[in-house]
Amino acid sequence: MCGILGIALGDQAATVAPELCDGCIFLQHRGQDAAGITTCGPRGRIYQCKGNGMAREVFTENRVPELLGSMGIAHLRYPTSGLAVKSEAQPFYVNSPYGISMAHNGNLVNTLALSRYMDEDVHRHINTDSDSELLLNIFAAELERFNKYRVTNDDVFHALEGVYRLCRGGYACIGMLAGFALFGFRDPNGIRPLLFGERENKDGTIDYMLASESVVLKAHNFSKFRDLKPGEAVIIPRDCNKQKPEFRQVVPMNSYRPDLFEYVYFARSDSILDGISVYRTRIEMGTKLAENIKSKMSPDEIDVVIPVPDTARTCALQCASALGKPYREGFVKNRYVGRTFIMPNQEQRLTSVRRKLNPMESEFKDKNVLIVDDSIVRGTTSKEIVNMARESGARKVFFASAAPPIRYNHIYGIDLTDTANLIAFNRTDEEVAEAINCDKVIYQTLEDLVECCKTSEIQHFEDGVFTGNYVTGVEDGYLRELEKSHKIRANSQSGKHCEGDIGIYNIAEQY
Ligand SMILES: O=P(O)(O)OC[C@H]1O[C@H](OP(=O)(O)OP(=O)(O)O)[C@H](O)[C@@H]1O
Ligand SMILES: NC(=O)CC[C@H](N)C(=O)O
Ligand SMILES: [Mg+2]
Repeated sequence: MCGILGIALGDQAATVAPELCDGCIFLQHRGQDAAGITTCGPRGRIYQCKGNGMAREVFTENRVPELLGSMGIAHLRYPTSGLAVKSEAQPFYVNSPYGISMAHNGNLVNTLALSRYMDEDVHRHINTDSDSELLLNIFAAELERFNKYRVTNDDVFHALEGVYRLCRGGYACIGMLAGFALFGFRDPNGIRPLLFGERENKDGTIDYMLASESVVLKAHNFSKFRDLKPGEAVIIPRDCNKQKPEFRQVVPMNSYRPDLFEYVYFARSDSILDGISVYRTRIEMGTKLAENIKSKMSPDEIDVVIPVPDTARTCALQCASALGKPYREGFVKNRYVGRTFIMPNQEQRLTSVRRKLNPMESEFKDKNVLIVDDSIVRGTTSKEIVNMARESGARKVFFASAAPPIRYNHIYGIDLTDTANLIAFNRTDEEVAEAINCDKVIYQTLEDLVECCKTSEIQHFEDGVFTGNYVTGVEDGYLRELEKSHKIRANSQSGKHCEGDIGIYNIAEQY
């Protein structure tokens, strides 16, 4: 689930890059593998800085001042298709027509057909394995059909109709047309999030932002914001002080099904996505989980509730209070180790769990502990955590998950593609408990999870990772391809050169 961001400043003489850099820090949790910024400066020229690493490593003091212009887009990558290489860092750029740059969150699920179409019918060369490069070129090809000297808003909306017709999957995108505009669009099921906001400055100028999560908008004072609807697009003109943004429902909404996993794990808890406060859903998850626990065992068996930091804290605190049990921070988290789940290979994930979490023996010694996590995916974290609890003297270790068992691929932008590595795949709850070495595992039910998140407007969610039913369907052979690229990513080391890492810009020294 990458993070995407776009800003257009009302003051044409101002520079947008510093604010884009700062905004990326608010979205870092959505992608730690690569970061990139593209801006549009004088004479419509596109400036770019991207590469493997966290935002602070890529956007160095030397590079940021080189990014000229008052509008730009940014991307934080968590690779979920293609390879984890620097040539697949985003935004992608294509020179024709007009000069287009694009940042994409999500996965396309018909890439085999799209690649063939690009090659055989459109004759556009795709230079990487990234589905996002493909998406950009589909858009470019659709825009090129109008064969105009200068592009108009109508042309962009019509080109997007073509994108919607051809592309299947989860996608929230922010693009930039050189010297012309920023634009954003969201897939017809609203699987991936995208928000639009505006900010009025003291001098009367108005700035606009597009972002994956509301937390960036709020932090940067874009206080009037809303979600784009599924199938909706917006164009923000470069001179946005004179011309207003234009919205259009490009295709009818197919359904309104945001990805449940955003609420369980991915999004920051202080974000509001599709009108749903992530924090509130996590509180509800705690309440429901406690009810479920009470139906499966006596709370008397539990002495203390301990969260797995960070994401599970909100839910665990509420769960403890609903159970009437003390909540204790039994694991101290090293704040300098990032999110382990989104690291590309298993070895890295395993070592970082122990580096990341350290047990407080006093909270475990001679106690029956209920450990609460937001989800159990591969079981990497859970198994190590249970071991740490036992090594610290816990008598019994119960493990509760705020999400139901994960038994299927996630195909819209979370890297769970290797089903054989999912701990709940082909295992009952008892077998999972045995595999992670705990006394009992208790999962939230899917009905309860949906209940925690739904609103009057959104009654259904994309929940394929729990059910195996995907709202868009999947083309034949896609899952096999996805698992193949997942394996290559898992076996390669982030930032290290491999065959798929293609540099066409001939940069002798990267930063
Ligand atoms: O079953 P596993 O494969 O171990 O994955 C599940 C764990 O990974 C995530 O934590 P992560 O460390 O990524 O991030 P967090 O600090 O936001 O909780 C998630 O919150 C679970 O704790
Ligand atoms: N997680 C994402 O949104 C990834 C976007 C894109 N599919 C990539 O792998 O770069
Ligand atoms: Mg966690």
